[in-house]
Amino acid sequence: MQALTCDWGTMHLRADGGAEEGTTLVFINSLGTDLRMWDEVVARLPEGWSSLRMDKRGHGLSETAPEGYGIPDLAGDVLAAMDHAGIGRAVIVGCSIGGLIAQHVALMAPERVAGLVLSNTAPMLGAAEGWHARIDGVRANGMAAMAEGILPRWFGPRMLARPEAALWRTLLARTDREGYIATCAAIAGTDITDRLGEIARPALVIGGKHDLATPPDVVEKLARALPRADLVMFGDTGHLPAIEAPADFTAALVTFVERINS
Ligand SMILES: O=C(O)CC1=CCC(=O)O1
Repeated sequence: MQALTCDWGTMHLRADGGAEEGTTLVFINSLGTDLRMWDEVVARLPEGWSSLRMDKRGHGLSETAPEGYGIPDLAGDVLAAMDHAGIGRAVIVGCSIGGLIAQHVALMAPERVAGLVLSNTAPMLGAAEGWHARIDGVRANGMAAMAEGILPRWFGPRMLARPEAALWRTLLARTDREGYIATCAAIAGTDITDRLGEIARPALVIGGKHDLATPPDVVEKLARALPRADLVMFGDTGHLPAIEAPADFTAALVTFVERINS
């Protein structure tokens, strides 16, 4: 566990592995989860690879920042975490808002990005009105009341039937309300569709047939708009394949990274 003091508060980081010259991956979490969402992926990485994970503002063990920041600020946090860990360049892996942040990192600092793994994401994550309605719902009812309705957007039917789904619902229900609201507001104000052509790094775009938050057509559109992207569409997962099918997710990631490394 590491703590990085930022101008908005303290950010929780975790570094694993640590080979001097090996492949380095930086993982960025989705909304309402924390860095544990990558546990089963990191555990499967090839020997010699290293990784850095972090909890966004208002998530996991990181402190909450006042509302008013945007996705570029969250991308700045990723770059600050990389600086802190001494990582010059890495493959950036992001899920959902994490993928949106990863796209921003690639626009802001392409020299720091060896490749992108964009899981279940898009340049705009749904209409702003939907996010404002969610913010209103959280303000009125709290996180626990919202969590039950959000879970089917996270997981496909197979994962929803597993007892572990309840653990992720608990994590969501316990997410700091103000941190969650501020992050929803950051998503609501973001659309970089017009800039996708500028992202010249090789990318692997991952989707899931049961994803209700970024459905297959949205993810396919992202893959088509990026200059150098491959697409993998899982048949049995929803929005969070790193949790639902970590072995398949890791296999796709490793195949991609080995190809861009060769
Ligand atoms: O909570 C959801 O609806 C799913 C989601 C949207 C952005 C994100 O990171 O997760």
